[in-house]
Amino acid sequence: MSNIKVAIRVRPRTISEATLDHQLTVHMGGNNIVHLHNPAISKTSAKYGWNDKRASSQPRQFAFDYCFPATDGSCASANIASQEKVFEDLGMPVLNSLFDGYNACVLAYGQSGTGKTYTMMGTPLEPGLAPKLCTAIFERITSECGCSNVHRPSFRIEISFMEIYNEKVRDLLEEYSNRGSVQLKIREHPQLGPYVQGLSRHTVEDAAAALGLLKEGVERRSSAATQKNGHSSRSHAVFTVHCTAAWVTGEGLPRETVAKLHLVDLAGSERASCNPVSRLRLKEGALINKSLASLGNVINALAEKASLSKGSISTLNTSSSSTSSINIPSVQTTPSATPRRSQTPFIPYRDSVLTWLLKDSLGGNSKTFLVAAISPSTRAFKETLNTLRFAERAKRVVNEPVINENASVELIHHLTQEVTRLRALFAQSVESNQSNDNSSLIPSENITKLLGANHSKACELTEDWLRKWRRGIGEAISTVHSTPQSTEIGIQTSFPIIMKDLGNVIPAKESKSANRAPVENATSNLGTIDFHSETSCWSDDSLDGSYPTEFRPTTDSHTEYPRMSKLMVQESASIIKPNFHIGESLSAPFSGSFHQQRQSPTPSSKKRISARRVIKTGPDVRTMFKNSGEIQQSRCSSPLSPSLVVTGRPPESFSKRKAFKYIPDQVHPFGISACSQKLPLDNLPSNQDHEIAKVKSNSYDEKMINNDSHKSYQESELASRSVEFVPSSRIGLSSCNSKVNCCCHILHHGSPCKLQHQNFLAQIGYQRNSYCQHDISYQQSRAVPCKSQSFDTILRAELLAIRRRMVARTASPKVAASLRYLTQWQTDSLENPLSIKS
Ligand SMILES: Nc1ncnc2c1ncn2[C@@H]1O[C@H](COP(=O)(O)OP(=O)(O)OP(=O)(O)O)[C@@H](O)[C@H]1O
Repeated sequence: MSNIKVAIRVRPRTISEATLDHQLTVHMGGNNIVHLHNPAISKTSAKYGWNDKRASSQPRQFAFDYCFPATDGSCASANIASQEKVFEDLGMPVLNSLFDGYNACVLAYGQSGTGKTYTMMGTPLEPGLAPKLCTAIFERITSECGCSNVHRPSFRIEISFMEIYNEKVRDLLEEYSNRGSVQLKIREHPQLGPYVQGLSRHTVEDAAAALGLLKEGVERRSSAATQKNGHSSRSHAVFTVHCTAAWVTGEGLPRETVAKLHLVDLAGSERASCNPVSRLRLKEGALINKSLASLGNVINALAEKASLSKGSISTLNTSSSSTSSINIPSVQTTPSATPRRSQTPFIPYRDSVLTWLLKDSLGGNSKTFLVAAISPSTRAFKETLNTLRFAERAKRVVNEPVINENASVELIHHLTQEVTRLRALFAQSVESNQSNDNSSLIPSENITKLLGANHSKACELTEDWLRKWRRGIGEAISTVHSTPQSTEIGIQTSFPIIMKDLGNVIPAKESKSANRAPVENATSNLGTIDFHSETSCWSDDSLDGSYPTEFRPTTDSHTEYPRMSKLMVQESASIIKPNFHIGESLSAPFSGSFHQQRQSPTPSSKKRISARRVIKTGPDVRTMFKNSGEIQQSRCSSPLSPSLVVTGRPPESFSKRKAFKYIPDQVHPFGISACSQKLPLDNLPSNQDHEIAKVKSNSYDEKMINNDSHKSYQESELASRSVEFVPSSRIGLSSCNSKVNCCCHILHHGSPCKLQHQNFLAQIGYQRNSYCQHDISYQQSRAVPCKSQSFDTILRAELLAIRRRMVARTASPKVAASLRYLTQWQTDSLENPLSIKS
């Protein structure tokens, strides 16, 4: 239980107020007390000797949680409150709540022109709460991910931004040709509460992307000049940050929290007489006031509910006395909001779109902060008084924030705890029965079975969760960005790299427009870059999103394998943007990955990579590709290496230069992935397919999850890598004049007999390239005269030669047998490729 925290912020006097020497009404004292008096009325009363009992003439005091005096000292306070101070007092607790898994909300409320937008959005020079929070969120993520703790969480941040204009919800992050026609609907989920159907959510990876979206939305927001404010917001804006954190606890249990932060900049209320500009402004103003009045009613009812639950006498009298003739939302106690005292008051959330949408933040599951913005001028005395009264009532509203744990993760916890408890009981009872020699009382087999079932259920759910989490990022993007303007897709498998330009995803009508330029450039620029398989780097680990794969432009030689670092990746990203993309490996380095880059056609966001993700290959990616309809052919690569090869027409420039070649999967040099120890070495069965299927089903992911569900993700990844020799390899070609460089690259993952393998690799001419923490990469490259041979012929010959050398020299009979088997199998398949069933 926690009350809404309320802050009062006074804006400085405007130039005209200062020039006309408006008298001041607000004074901020110690202990966050706000004193309000109207010197103009008091003077008049004194002059005529009136005993003025009018409410507005009485000096008043209000106590709040925070007070932010004006920066020009106009509210007669010793302190002034900068944007930094506001962030420190309000932003930091909000940030902490978000990272603890609580929903949070900051509402800016007040009369038009009092500084709500200034507080929430700020100016370029003085950023407000929203931009500061965007930056702080990613700073926090960097610091949490950077720690050495293996149980550190990984995060997914998604952003949505909408406005409620004339009681209609509009997405501020979507480009519409006719914005007026698009109206989103609010729905209510029984568990998750109200949400906006069809509102886009954008996954962001850094503060710059988040700030870009914020800026984009602010630019699209409805605003107009009014008498009170030259740039008045005509809508309520709701900027939402969804923060999902996932980690594995020390006990090996998954945890996932899903919290959201609403930053709400409400439209300001104003008197109708203040703004006789146009009918449109009049209608806007009326609807703004109506929704703010509904907000007042909700706050009223919630305040009454809180008072009732405390058993105190309802204090609504005070509230209703605040009803005034002016347009600061006069809080009227509607019949629904004034029930009999004995009953819980009805909360009229559905009276307006705003209150329905903020249901969670008002009296629900959220830690909510209200910033009431006021003017110090006597001219705005009545509005200021009403705002302060509203804020005072809001302070009484009680919310019930809870940590938002993922439901299936909660179930896993519950099941695991139950299993542990039952096991302890079981052991205890066996012990006591044995000591009493009362074997008839030993718990039945059924109980053991039940325990087993519960345990496997927990394992199964953990497994699902891991899969979902790793896949989630990509899915989020593919579903949210349902109308991509242009898409480039590249594929990297465990050894070939295939680039495919999917420029034709652009709708035909736009293909000739200037918006097409980046994609066309991308295609033509490809020709200036030589690619070979060595340009792909993998880093290990998986969950925290900092594991990039690199597509890197090279000139002619790839003998020097670059040391991979984040910095380098960033650099190359800036070199190659927007043509290529940086991806991340979410999974095993020897499985394929899917790279996707989308660009919005708006000039402002041309440079922005709004989505870039790598998804592990497997059925999902294949389905995605098929659905996209852009892939000419897709199939599994070597059945022993469950990676995906997507072939497509390479850009013309590539074929001309012969700088790039993708290699049929059949020539995979080893065809062994992490499961090499599973290969049938002794009794090779006659039915090869059967064995292949067996090996496939034991591929990296399955194995890792089945066997290691109780270990942390990182631990299990390392463990699964330690299985056998040569878990992965890549091979590629690049041409340089008349020579072809053939480069074979082996990833050697923390094998138990590392030294032995290192020696072996050295013997057969591989040089070591260490580029990331756990993997050791070896490579060998040879210049082969080109003559008239095709790339494939050279490559196949080279690969077979490599394998034969390995078989001849290997010291390990097990590895030799495995390689011999594969060599034979692959030689056959090379001769008759169609015999391979994928
Ligand atoms: N605390 C402050 N310090 C400096 N300038 C301020 C402050 N508060 C407001 N201002 C300035 O006052 C003007 C009006 O502020 P702003 O647009 O934020 O008001 P608002 O309450 O959002 O108005 P509306 O409801 O009409 O959109 C802006 O020029 C803003 O920069």
